[in-house]
Amino acid sequence: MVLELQRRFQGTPFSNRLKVIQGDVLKCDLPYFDICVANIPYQISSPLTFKLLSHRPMFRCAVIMFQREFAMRLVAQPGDTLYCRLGVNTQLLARVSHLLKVGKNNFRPPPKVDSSVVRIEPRKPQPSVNFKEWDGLVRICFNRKNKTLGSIFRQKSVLSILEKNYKTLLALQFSQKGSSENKEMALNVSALGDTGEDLSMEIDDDEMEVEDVETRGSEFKDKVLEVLKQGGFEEKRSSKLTEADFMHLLSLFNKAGIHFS
Ligand SMILES: C[S@@+](CC[C@H](N)C(=O)[O-])C[C@H]1O[C@@H](n2cnc3c(N)ncnc32)[C@H](O)[C@@H]1O
Repeated sequence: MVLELQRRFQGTPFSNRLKVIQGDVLKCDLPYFDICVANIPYQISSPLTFKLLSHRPMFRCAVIMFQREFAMRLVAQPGDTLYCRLGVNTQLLARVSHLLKVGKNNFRPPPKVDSSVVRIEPRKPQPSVNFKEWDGLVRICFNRKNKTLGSIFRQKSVLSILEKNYKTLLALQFSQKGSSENKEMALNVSALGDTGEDLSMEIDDDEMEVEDVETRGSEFKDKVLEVLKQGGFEEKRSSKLTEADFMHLLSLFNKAGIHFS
């Protein structure tokens, strides 16, 4: 591929404008770019997407071919079957649009999967949200995206993580008493690298019984459920929540001192 590119550009007016960087795109430092056009190996779709989105200065536009299902997840809207953590996180940072379908029969030999070309345009400015917090909430919500939030946040495992975070932060605040605590919430997009890794781990609610429901009453559980009630979220399901809903829910939790990272 590299040799072929060099051969094609050689002797043309563009030859001194071509610079080929040969290496693992996930490991190398990317230079400044404003446009990215790529036909990628599909197994690096998620880490590459978030590597591009964490690159600064932000690029203008990327046009990338993905496996069809990955592409449909990227662009899925609330209520769509493929609406998921990957789409919510990507759409938080970028406008994503499906450009065209590329059927497997366009290739020789035909691969097993169909493809789609997607346009990704980073939002400018980027949203002012702490990404670890955001992703922590979205990850919990989409682990059981068709369950109500009331039932998700009654799970022992979820409550135990949140209570641990809550106590750690309380202890930290106590030890830092007097120092001004209101730190800027920086967008930490690099934490997104693993966003796609558990795509296939979303649990099908209809097939799996949730066993770890916290049945005991506790002050902390009441606090969590009170936040859900306050925002009218208890009976809602992640599969239908918009970005604004997630933002609102996160701000209510944070106001109550409940954090996801
Ligand atoms: C789908 S092919 C596309 C080839 C060519 N760009 C084209 O459009 O015909 C993906 C290419 O990416 C290369 N590749 C695989 N993993 C890579 C990585 N981590 N970094 C850079 N290139 C990689 C593969 O060797 C393969 O040549």
